[in-house]
Amino acid sequence: MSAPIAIIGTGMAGLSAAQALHAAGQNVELFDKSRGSGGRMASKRSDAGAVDLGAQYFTARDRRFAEVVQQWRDRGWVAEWSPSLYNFSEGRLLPSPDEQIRWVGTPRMSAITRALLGALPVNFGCRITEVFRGERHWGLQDAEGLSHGPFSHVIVATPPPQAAALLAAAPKLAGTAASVAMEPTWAVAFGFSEPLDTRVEGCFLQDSPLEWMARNRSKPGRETSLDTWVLHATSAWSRQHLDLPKEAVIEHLYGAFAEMIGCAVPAPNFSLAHRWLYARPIQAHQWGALADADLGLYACGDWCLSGRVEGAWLSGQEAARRLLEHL
Ligand SMILES: Cc1cc2nc3c(=O)[nH]c(=O)nc-3n(C[C@H](O)[C@H](O)[C@H](O)COP(=O)(O)OP(=O)(O)OC[C@H]3O[C@@H](n4cnc5c(N)ncnc54)[C@H](O)[C@@H]3O)c2cc1C
Ligand SMILES: NC(=O)C1=CN([C@@H]2O[C@H](COP(=O)(O)OP(=O)(O)OC[C@H]3O[C@@H](n4cnc5c(N)ncnc54)[C@H](O)[C@@H]3O)[C@@H](O)[C@H]2O)CC=C1
Repeated sequence: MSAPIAIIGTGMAGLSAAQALHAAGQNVELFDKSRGSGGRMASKRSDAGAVDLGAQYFTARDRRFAEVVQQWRDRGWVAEWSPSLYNFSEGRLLPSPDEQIRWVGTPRMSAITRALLGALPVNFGCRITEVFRGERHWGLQDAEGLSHGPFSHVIVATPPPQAAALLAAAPKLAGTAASVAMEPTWAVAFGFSEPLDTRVEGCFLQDSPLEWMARNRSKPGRETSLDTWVLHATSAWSRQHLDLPKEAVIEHLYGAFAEMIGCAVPAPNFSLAHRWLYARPIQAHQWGALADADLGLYACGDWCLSGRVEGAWLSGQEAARRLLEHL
């Protein structure tokens, strides 16, 4: 039996690649520094149930992705979310309905990657620090000093700063990954025991420290014990306040929220903050995936395409396609 293919990262891109390779009869082994899959599609378990702190929903504009999302829907992994949408601009909060179809994982965003992972072999809590070439195969070194391998190929499916370091054996790929600048996002969640007296379920904001807010429990299948809200600060605000303590971030963004939501906002029964350091690429690219087929080293992720869930999935497919065509 040939050595398996290592995939570093169990976000949407890594799992998309894993699925495509598995379907083509290849053995894969996955690694992630986190305790679970999902990456930026993670949902945080909290006193208020699970809240989607990263990706809020996704759209499917590419035909291939739209088809696969229909399959996920048929399996109960995703459902359509049709929030009562608003827009906040120049100090005015106004309804902003549209026809866009928006998808969410059920009962939480991370349910999708968990389902995609299925029974594939995975090492969680395993931060890979080096990808090294042996005589015939690849090996991985983790932060505990343990080696993993041998592997026939390696797919790096992490955000670009981590990818650049892991791709050192292929300087051209490493350089491309290093050229991608990422923007941060501060996310906060609040839970209220009494539902807020508002019709807003999702809101895009301009001229505010916030760029997005959502009523988490308006999404299908969510626990409803508390009225939970997720707020995302703009990239600019997040960059300016990158090192602010979490309590101060919560206080600032609570103030911005209470000012614009247009109803009484009591002190929350629950709050948390999370800093996404590498939330999104400053600009989109059209690379699909990065490949050094002769070496057997590949990279994929949202940053190779649109910087969205759809881009991550497409990029994972592209990495797998290029690898398979070179076998
Ligand atoms: C706040 C926020 C809101 C967003 N909102 C939306 C939205 O509404 N709609 C949308 O379409 N997209 C949204 N996005 C973007 C979307 O979440 C991403 O495009 C997508 O999830 C990226 O997937 P990925 O697999 O490329 O990377 P990631 O999800 O980042 O996965 C990379 C994985 O690699 C792991 N990893 C990193 N380094 C190592 C290492 N050294 N060793 C082992 N494992 C490692 C990480 O733990 C992670 O699990 C949002 C993102 C953020 C942060
Ligand atoms: N905070 C972060 O780190 C990230 C946030 N991301 C957001 O994820 C969303 C995903 O994008 P798509 O899939 O294209 O989704 P989409 O088509 O719903 O939104 C795209 C953009 O269009 C605008 N928009 C869409 N609908 C409305 C509306 N009804 N009223 C007012 N404005 C509207 C809004 O500015 C939004 O950002 C976007 O909002 C991104 O900004 C993507 C990646 C990272």
